[in-house]
Amino acid sequence: MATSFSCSLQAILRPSHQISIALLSNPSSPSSVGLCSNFCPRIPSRFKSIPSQFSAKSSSSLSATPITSQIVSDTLKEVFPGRIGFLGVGIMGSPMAQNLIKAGCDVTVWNRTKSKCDPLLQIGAKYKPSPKEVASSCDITFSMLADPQSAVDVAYGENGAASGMTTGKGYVDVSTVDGATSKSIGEHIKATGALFLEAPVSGSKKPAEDGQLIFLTAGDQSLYERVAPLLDIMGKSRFYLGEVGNGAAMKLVVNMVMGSMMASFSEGLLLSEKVGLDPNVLIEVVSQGAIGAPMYSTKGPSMVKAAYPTAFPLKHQQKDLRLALGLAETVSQSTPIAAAANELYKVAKSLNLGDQDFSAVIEALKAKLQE
Ligand SMILES: NC(=O)C1=CN([C@@H]2O[C@H](COP(=O)(O)OP(=O)(O)OC[C@H]3O[C@@H](n4cnc5c(N)ncnc54)[C@H](OP(=O)(O)O)[C@@H]3O)[C@@H](O)[C@H]2O)C=CC1
Ligand SMILES: O=CCCC(=O)O
Repeated sequence: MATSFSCSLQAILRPSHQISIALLSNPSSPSSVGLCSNFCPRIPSRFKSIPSQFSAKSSSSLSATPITSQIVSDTLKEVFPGRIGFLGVGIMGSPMAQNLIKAGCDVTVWNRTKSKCDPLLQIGAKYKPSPKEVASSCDITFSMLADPQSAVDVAYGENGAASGMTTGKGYVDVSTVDGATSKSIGEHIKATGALFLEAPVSGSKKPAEDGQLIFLTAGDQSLYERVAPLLDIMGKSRFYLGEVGNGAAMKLVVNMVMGSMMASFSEGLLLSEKVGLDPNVLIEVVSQGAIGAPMYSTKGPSMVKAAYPTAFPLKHQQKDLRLALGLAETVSQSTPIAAAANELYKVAKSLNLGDQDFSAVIEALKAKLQE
């Protein structure tokens, strides 16, 4: 399977990308591990080079489009002939599954709150009433759950995916969890004879809609190669990082930095206002300098208006800081800045801001100023 897939994938890549993929598919090559661990640059699949009206990246709306054209379906079936399951269609899971459907994949969905599946069913997804039934009817099952507990429940709780897995199938968990949780899920999946890949994503709601996520994968390398065309539909790049736990760790470090950046930015916005500056000008100055980051220019203007439309729920950012602090604890590393940021997000959660965007952490600072 992996060999025939590799041939198909090589056939659809530009010449400049062929060498790294060829090495990926040859584990005996001394350079293969080094290259696999490296950033795999944007690898356009044939889906990305087809005319824009058929492109999975052409629309972020959840309406049906001509994307299910026979041309696209036939192309996709060459590189991924299987059935795909998707468990958890919240803010991230829904657009990710949507992009797979739009690219012509055969997708079966499940969500704890069934009504969230409806828009996907309208554009061609199938539905099964439990993770077990999704896993048993699909070749590859993705899961995108809120936190470690829900990821475990869905993977190997009652009627969980593991009870529907068998040899030849694959389970790809794209939720943000800690390494220990991911390893435990991996062990339960592998005990069924199936393969496991952790693949948390960097990038939020809009990149998920636009198929521009960054996958941080680790685990079974043959499964990584098998699902690569699917990751390329949902994302702009992918990293293979080796053993299960490394993808989770990379994701937690990134989100630890992000959570601290947002807390610090919030302090700056409030301070600028207090000393009589226009915070909108601060955002402009920041965006032009060395510390400019898309996060500041996209979220800053609405933060000034005290509006926090949810892309990344604050409760998940606090969960990630908590898990990152746990990760640091395992290697006795001091992380005082992340610890302080975590406290601020906890205050924000206690102010009932957990379901708002994580930029609402600025409200916790405002509350502190009033104290
Ligand atoms: N939003 C973002 O910008 C990003 C989020 N992430 C990570 O992706 C994951 C999902 O995030 P996001 O989509 O934003 O979150 P949502 O809160 O929108 O979705 C969470 C999903 O988990 C399900 N769920 C929660 N608890 C349980 C449970 N006990 N049993 C079964 N299912 C459950 C929800 O089901 P239900 O609909 O029934 O509540 C929903 O499908 C999180 O780990 C998050 O940290 C990663 C990158 C970016
Ligand atoms: O986990 C959420 C990450 C959000 C982002 O990368 O913008």
